[in-house]
Amino acid sequence: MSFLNKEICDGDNPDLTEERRTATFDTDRMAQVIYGSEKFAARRRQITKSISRIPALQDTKPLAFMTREEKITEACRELDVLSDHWEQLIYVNDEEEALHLHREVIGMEGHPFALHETMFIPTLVSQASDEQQEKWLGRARKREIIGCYAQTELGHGSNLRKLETTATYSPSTQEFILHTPTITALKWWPGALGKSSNYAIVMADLVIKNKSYGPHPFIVQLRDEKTHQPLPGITVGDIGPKMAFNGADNGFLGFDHFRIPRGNLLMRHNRVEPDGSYLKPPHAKIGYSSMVKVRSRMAMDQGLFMAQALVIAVRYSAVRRQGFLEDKSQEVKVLDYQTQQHRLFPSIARVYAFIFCGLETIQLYEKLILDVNKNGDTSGMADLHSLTSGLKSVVTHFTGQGIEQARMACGGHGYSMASYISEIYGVAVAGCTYEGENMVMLLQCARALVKAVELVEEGHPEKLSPMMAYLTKPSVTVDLTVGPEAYVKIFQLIAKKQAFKATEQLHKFMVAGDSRDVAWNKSAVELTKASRLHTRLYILKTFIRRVESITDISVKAALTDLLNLHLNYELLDVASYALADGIMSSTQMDFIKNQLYSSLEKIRPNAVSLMDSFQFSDLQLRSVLGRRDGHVYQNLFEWAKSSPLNQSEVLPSVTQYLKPMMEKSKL
Ligand SMILES: CCCCCCC/C=C/C(=O)SCCNC(=O)CCNC(=O)[C@H](O)C(C)(C)COP(=O)(O)OP(=O)(O)OC[C@H]1O[C@@H](n2cnc3c(N)ncnc32)[C@H](O)[C@@H]1OP(=O)(O)O
Ligand SMILES: Cc1cc2nc3c(=O)[nH]c(=O)nc-3n(C[C@H](O)[C@H](O)[C@H](O)COP(=O)(O)OP(=O)(O)OC[C@H]3O[C@@H](n4cnc5c(N)ncnc54)[C@H](O)[C@@H]3O)c2cc1C
Repeated sequence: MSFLNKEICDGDNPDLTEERRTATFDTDRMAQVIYGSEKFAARRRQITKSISRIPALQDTKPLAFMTREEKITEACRELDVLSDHWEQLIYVNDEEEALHLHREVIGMEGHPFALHETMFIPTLVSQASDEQQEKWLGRARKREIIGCYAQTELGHGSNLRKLETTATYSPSTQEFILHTPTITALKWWPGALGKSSNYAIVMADLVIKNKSYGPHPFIVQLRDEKTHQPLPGITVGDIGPKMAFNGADNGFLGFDHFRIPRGNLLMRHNRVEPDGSYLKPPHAKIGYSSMVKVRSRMAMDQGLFMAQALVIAVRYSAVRRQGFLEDKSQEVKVLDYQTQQHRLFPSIARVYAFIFCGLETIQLYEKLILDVNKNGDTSGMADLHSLTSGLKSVVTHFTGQGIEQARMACGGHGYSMASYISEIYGVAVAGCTYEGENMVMLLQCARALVKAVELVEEGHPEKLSPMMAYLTKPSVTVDLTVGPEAYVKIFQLIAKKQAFKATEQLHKFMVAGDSRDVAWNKSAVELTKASRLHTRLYILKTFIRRVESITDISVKAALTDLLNLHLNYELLDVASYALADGIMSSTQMDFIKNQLYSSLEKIRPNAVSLMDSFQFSDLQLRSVLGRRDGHVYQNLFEWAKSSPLNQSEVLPSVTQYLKPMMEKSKL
C-alpha cells in the first residue's frame, strides 16, 4: 500500500522520495496520534504555513555562526515580529499553540519568554489569589511585563529547605523585606533572569516574628518598567555561557533589604494577615506546583527533542550510501544495516512512548490544578509528584542517550554543527539537571515506592494507589508468545522484586542500628534502580494502552511494530534482573532477541515516515543534514561556504603569525 503523503515532492532526493512512497500509513493521521488530536495536528500545520508566509521570520544567518549576543538579539527580533502577528497566528492564551510557535520560530536555544510562558504565568495561575491574578496575570499574558522563576541559589538547588534568601515580614509597614544574606544566597541559574525579565517569582524563606515558614513564592518587580534599569536594592546579571541554551540569559539576583508590599506574597493557598498571623496551605508542598507542572511536560518535551535528532539521523541514513550488501553495483543506504537500525529504531519507539506518557501527564497536571483551585482537593498531589519525578529522570536520561546515538549514526557529519544534533543534545541533557537533579528525583519516586512496599508488608494492600497495585502481584510463569500483556507481567515481577529488595536492604540497615536517613543513603543505588524499573513499567503500559486505543488500522499496525520493538528492547535491557531472579529462562531470552531483530526489519520501510510524521519544518529543525529535501551534500557545501572563516581567502591569523613563522623556519 502506498500513501501520497504530502512530504512526497519530486524535487527531493530520490532516495527519500522512495522511502516516503513505501510508507504503509498516512503521516497526517500519525501526526494526530502524536499530537493528541486531529484539531491540534491541523492547527500546527496551519501555524507552520502562516509562519512560512512571513519573510521576517525566515532564517537569516545560521545560528551556529552567531555569537551569544547575536543569538539573543535575533531571538528578540523574532519575538517582536511574532508579537505583531500573534493574534493572526495562534489563539491567544493557547499554551500549546504558543509553544509550537516559539519552537518553530525561535528554536530551542532559549529566549526571553521561555520562563515567562513555562513557569511565571503557570505560577500566577496556580499560586496567585483571584485578586492577585487580576493585578498581574492579564499584564503577563499581554506581555506588558516579562517574568521568570527565581528559586535556585548559588549554594542550593536540590535542597529547597535550605534556600537562604529571606522574606521577613514587617507588620508595621505591611511589607516583606527580601534579603540575600550571603554569597551562596544569590539566586543563580533562573532562565531569562539576567537581562530580559523585569519581574520574577522569587522563592524565599518566609520569616515572621523570627520564625521560618520555609520557601514561599513572591512576585517581585526587578527593573523599572520604563528604563529597564534594576531597581535600587537589586543586583542582577547574566551568569555567562553554558554548554548549550546560549540564546537564554540565565541569571543571578541579589537583594539588599528590598521591600515589597504584603500583597506580593502569592496567597491563593496560604496567607499572611496584616498583623503577621499565618494561614497554612492545604498541603505543605503546594508551593512546589510550578516544578510539578514543568516535570509533567518533560516526557513530551524531551520526546520532541529526541524526535528532532532522529528525524535528522533517519533522513540522513536513507540518503547516505556507504558499502555493499549483495548487490555490488550500488552502495546501500546505511539505514539498511542492522546495526544502524538497532542504533536508531529503539529510540524511535521511545520517542513515541515518551510522547504518549507526556500527553497523559500534562492532562493529569491540569486536572490536579483544577481540583486544588476549585475544590481545595490536594489528594492527587503525592501520586503526581512521584510519577513525574520518576518520569523526568528516566526520559531525560534515555533522551540524552538516544540523541548521542543519533549523532553517531550520522558519522562525521553528525559531529558538524550543520547537523544541529550537538545543540539538541546540549539542550536536552540540561533536563537531567533542571527541575530536580535526576538522582534526587529518582529518590523522591523511591519514597513513594518504599511506602507502598511497607503497606503491603503491613497487610494493607487495599491502601495502594492503582499505580502501585503490581506490588501485590504473585509470581507466575509467563508465556511470552501471548503478547504485550505477558511482557507487562514479567516487567511487573522484575520491578516488584527490586522494590522489595531495596526496601528490605533499607530495613536491614535500620534494624542494625542506622537511622532511617543513613540507611536510606546506604540503599540509595538500589532504591534508584527500583524507581527506574517502576517508571519504565509505567511507560510501557502507557504505550500499550495508547496503541490499543487507535482506530486507524494502518497507523495502528505501524505503531504495533514499534510497540513490539519497545517491549522486546526494554525487556532485554533489564534481563540481568530477570535472569538473576529466575524470572526468565535463557530460551525466553533467545525468543526476545529474535523478536527484536524481526521488529527492526518490519519497521525499516516506515522509518522515514515515522519521523516525517512529527511534521517539523526545516525552520524548526535548523539542521542542514536533516532537511526535508534530503540534498545533504549540496546543502552542506553551501553551509560551509557561508562560514565567516570563508569570507576571505587569507585570514589575519595567517598573515600575523603563520606566515612569519614559516618564513622564520626557512632561514
Ligand atoms: C524547553 C526548555 C525549557 C527550559 C526550562 C528550564 C526551567 C528550569 C527551571 C528550574 O529548574 S526551577 C528549579 C527546580 N528545582 C527543583 O526541582 C528542586 C528540586 N528539589 C525539590 O523539589 C525538593 O527539594 C525535594 C527534592 C522534592 C525535597 O523537598 P523537601 O525537602 O521539601 O521534601 P522532603 O522532605 O524530601 O519530602 C517531604 C514530603 O513531601 C513530598 N513532596 C515533595 N515535593 C512534593 C510535591 N511537589 N508534591 C507533593 N509532594 C511532594 C515528598 O514526597 C515527601 O513525602 P513523604 O515521603 O514524606 O510522604
Ligand atoms: C539550563 C538550566 C536552566 C535552569 N533554569 C532554572 C530556572 O529557571 N529557575 C531556577 O530556579 N533554577 C533553574 N535551574 C537550576 C536547576 O533547577 C538546579 O541546577 C537543579 O535543581 C539541581 O540543583 P543543584 O544545581 O543544586 O545540584 P546539586 O543538588 O548540587 O547536585 C550536585 C550533585 O549532588 C547530588 N545530590 C544532591 N542532593 C542529593 C541527595 N539528597 N541525595 C543524593 N544525591 C544528591 C546530585 O545527584 C548531583 O549529582 C536551571 C539549571 C539549568 C542547568
